[in-house]
Amino acid sequence: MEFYGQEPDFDLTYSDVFLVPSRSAVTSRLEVSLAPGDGTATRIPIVSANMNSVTGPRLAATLARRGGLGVLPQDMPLQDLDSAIRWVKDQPVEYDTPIEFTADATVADALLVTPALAGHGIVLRSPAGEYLGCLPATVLGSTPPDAKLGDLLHERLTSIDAEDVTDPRSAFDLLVAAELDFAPVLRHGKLIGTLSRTSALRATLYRPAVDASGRLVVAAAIGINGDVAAKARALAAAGVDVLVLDTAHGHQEGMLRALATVKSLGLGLPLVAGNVVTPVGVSDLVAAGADILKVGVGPGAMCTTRMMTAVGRPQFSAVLETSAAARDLGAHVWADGGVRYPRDVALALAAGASSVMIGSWFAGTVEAPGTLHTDADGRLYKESWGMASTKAVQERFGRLDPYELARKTLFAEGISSSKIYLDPGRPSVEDLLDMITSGVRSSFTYAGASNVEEFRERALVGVQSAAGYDEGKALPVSW
Ligand SMILES: NC(=O)C1=CN([C@@H]2O[C@H](COP(=O)(O)OP(=O)(O)OC[C@H]3O[C@@H](n4cnc5c(N)ncnc54)[C@H](OP(=O)(O)O)[C@@H]3O)[C@@H](O)[C@H]2O)C=CC1
Ligand SMILES: Nc1nc2c(ncn2[C@@H]2O[C@H](COP(=O)(O)O)[C@@H](O)[C@H]2O)c(=O)[nH]1
Ligand SMILES: [K+]
Repeated sequence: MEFYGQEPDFDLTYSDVFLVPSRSAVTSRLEVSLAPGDGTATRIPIVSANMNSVTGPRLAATLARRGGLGVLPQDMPLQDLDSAIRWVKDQPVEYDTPIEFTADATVADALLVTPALAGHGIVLRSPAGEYLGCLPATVLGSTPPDAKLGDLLHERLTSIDAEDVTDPRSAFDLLVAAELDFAPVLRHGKLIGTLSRTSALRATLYRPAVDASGRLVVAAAIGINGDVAAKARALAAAGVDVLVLDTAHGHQEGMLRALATVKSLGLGLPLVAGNVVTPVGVSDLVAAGADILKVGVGPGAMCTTRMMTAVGRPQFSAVLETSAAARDLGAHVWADGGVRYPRDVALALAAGASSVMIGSWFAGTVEAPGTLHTDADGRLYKESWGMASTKAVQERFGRLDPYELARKTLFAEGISSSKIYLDPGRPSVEDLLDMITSGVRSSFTYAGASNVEEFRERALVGVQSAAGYDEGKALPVSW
C-alpha cells in the first residue's frame, strides 16, 4: 500500500481515507480471488465476531458455506460450545441448513425466526423427526399468527431430488423449471437441506470453507482465565478448526501465559490472539505462539473503551502498522471492529489485514442468535450488546458471589442494549456477504489487483476531509 500524497503524522480511521483508482489489467470483477491465505481454510476475508448476539452455530455454518468463518463466543458454556461445533460439522455444505418446526408450532413462532420473505422457507417435522413437508415463508405474512403450521401444509412445496442436481447451476435451473423460489432437497426421501434460487446462484460464486474431511469450518474463542488448557483441548476434541484467545487488553502477561500454555499443547490449530494495536503487542504475542493477531481497541459499535479510558487507536493506522509487523514475523492480522460498509473491508485489506472481523453489522440478520423483534413502525430488529457491557459481565459472572459480581460490573466497557435493524433488502447474513464481496471485488479491480496480496501491494490510499467522506454518500432524498 502507498499513500497518495503525503503520509500524515497522525493516526487515521477508515472514514479518513479513500482508495485512488489505478491502471488495471484485471478485466472482470469475477476474475478476483478474495482468499485470505492466512492459514485458515477461509475463501473470503470475513470472520464473525465472538459476541453472544452475533455468532451462534447457524450464523457460523452459513458463513462457512460461503467461505467465511464464525467465531463462537467464550461465554457459551463448554458443553454448549461442544454441541455447537458438532452441529456446524453436521450441516450440509452444498445446501442450506433447514429452518425446522414441528407441525403444532404456530405462525407467530415461525415469525420469531424467519421473516415472511420470498426465497425463504421452513421445514416441518413430526416430533419423531420424520419429514412432513415444507412451506414458503411468504405464507407466514398472510396467515393469522395463531394458525398451526401443520394446518398450512396443503400449500406444501414440491421438493428437489438431490440425484437431479449435478452442479449448482443445474440446481438453479431446476428451481426455475419448477417455478420455485425455495425448495426442500431430498435424497432417497430423506431431507438433506433446502435451496433457494439465490443460494443456488451463490454456490456458483463462492467456495465453502471446509476442513480436511470436507465439513464446514468453525472457530471458537476462549478467555485468558481459568483452565485454558482444558478448554482448548475440549474444543479441539469437538472438532474446532481455529482457536481464538481473546481479552480486551491482549498485550498483558495473562494473555502471554495463556497463549504459551495453549501453544504447548501442540493441537495443530491456528491460534488467533488479541486484541492489540501496536507492533510490540504483535511481536510479544507472536513470540508466545500466536499465528494471527486480532487488532482493534475501541472501534467496535458496542464499545465504550475509548470514552471510558481514552485507550485505543484509530483502526486504519492500527491495522497498517500491526500488519506490517506481523508480516515480518510470518503472522497475519484480523482487523476487528468498526466495519460498517464494504469500503471499510476494502480499506482493512489495503492496510494489510488478511481478514476483517464483523460484529454488530451481522447481529441484525436472520441467522444471528436471538429472536426477531418488530418495532412500533413494523421494522424488524435483533438485540445486540457488547461483550464487556454490564449485561454481558452479569451473565458471565452470574455464578460469582454478589460482591465479586458487583466489583466486576463496575468495569463495564460496552453498551448493554442496542437495536440492530435488519436491512429489508438484505435480511440474511448472506445478503450482506453478497454486498461486501461485490464491493471488495470491485475495489480490487479499481486497484488493478486480482488477489489479496496484489491488492495490499497496489492499493493507493488518500487522506480526505470529513466533507470528502460525506461527498461519497448516496442521497436518499433530493437536496
Ligand atoms: N476490542 C476491544 O476494544 C474490546 C473488546 N472487549 C471484548 O469484551 C470481552 C470481555 O473481555 P474482558 O473484559 O477482557 O474480559 P475477560 O473475561 O477476558 O478478562 C480479562 C482479564 O484481564 C484482566 N485485565 C487487566 N487489565 C484489563 C483491562 N484493561 N481490561 C480488561 N481486563 C483487564 C481482568 O482482571 P480484572 O477484571 O481484575 O481487572 C481479567 O482477569 C472480550 O470478548 C473482549 O474482546 C472488551 C473491551 C475492549
Ligand atoms: N470495548 C468493547 N469492545 C467490544 C465489546 N463487545 C465487542 N467488542 C469488540 O467489538 C468487535 C466487533 O465490532 P463491531 O463494530 O463489528 O461490532 C468485537 O470483535 C470486539 O473486539 C464491548 O463490550 N466493549
Ligand atoms: K466505538
